[in-house]
Amino acid sequence: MNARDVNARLVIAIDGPSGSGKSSVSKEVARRFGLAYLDTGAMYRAVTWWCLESGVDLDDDAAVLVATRSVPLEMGTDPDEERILVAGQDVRAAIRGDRVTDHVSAVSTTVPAREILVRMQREIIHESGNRIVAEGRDITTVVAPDADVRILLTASQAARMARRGRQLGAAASSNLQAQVVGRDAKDSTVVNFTSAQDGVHLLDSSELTMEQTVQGVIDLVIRDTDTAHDGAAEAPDDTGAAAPEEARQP
Ligand SMILES: Nc1ncnc2c1ncn2[C@@H]1O[C@H](COP(=O)(O)OP(=O)(O)O)[C@@H](O)[C@H]1O
Ligand SMILES: Nc1ccn([C@H]2C[C@H](O)[C@@H](COP(=O)(O)OP(=O)(O)O)O2)c(=O)n1
Repeated sequence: MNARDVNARLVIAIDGPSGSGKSSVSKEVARRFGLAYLDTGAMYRAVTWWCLESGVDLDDDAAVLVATRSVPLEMGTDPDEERILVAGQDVRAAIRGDRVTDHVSAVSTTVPAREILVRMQREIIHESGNRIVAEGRDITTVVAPDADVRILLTASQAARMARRGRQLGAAASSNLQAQVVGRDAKDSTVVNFTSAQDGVHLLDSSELTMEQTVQGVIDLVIRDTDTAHDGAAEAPDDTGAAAPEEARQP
């Protein structure tokens, strides 16, 4: 298989902790390879928003499960146009607010609710024709362990906190540490996104710029998919991204 074959399946799974760069890097990688993009964290956030809106007690696992089963969620997969509707309502801004961020782990640690969302995510991957970058916490291990390329994207706690602070700017909560480190600690009780499983590449972005991180992912995709090793691997399009040195060798 070759990453540039527009008809071939190419499922890229990226996991990692909060602020490691999953969403921004995955979106850009999807654009460059012409793939769909799935933000699974947004699905956990959308269900949390739905529970809060409908007065579901987030401590009641059975009620969270019922809400997850019936959530009228529409997830877009265009990396250039985020589309997240719940009951027809655009929830893109609401699901990033403190209220949802502070409660989302209640949904993500409800194991039966995870099973519903994992099933929905597998369907979305299938519907993309298996041409997608999917990112979250359990994509490499549970949702798509058969992905063509699996990456655990990490960064030091200091780098992640600094990035999130810069990203949120004036909107950053005084609670930032709890929202990043505390939430990861809660989520880690149900999924492992801190150590790379067999066959999963570890990419540490602490000292990398965004572009270097995107290029690091592209290099891994080319390495894992260019089975011919015929030296034909190049950047996926003409965005200026360089092919890896080893791929240019004759
Ligand atoms: N390698 C990087 N270097 C510097 N900033 C980065 C890097 N990767 C991501 N960022 C920035 O950090 C912030 C958080 O990234 P995001 O993609 O939302 O992380 P995640 O989805 O893992 O929580 C964004 O503002 C993003 O532009
Ligand atoms: N596949 C996934 C994706 C996200 N989650 C959980 C973990 C997070 O606390 C929430 C929100 O995920 P999101 O990726 O939006 O989180 P960030 O704020 O970017 O760190 O969902 C999960 O348990 N499994």
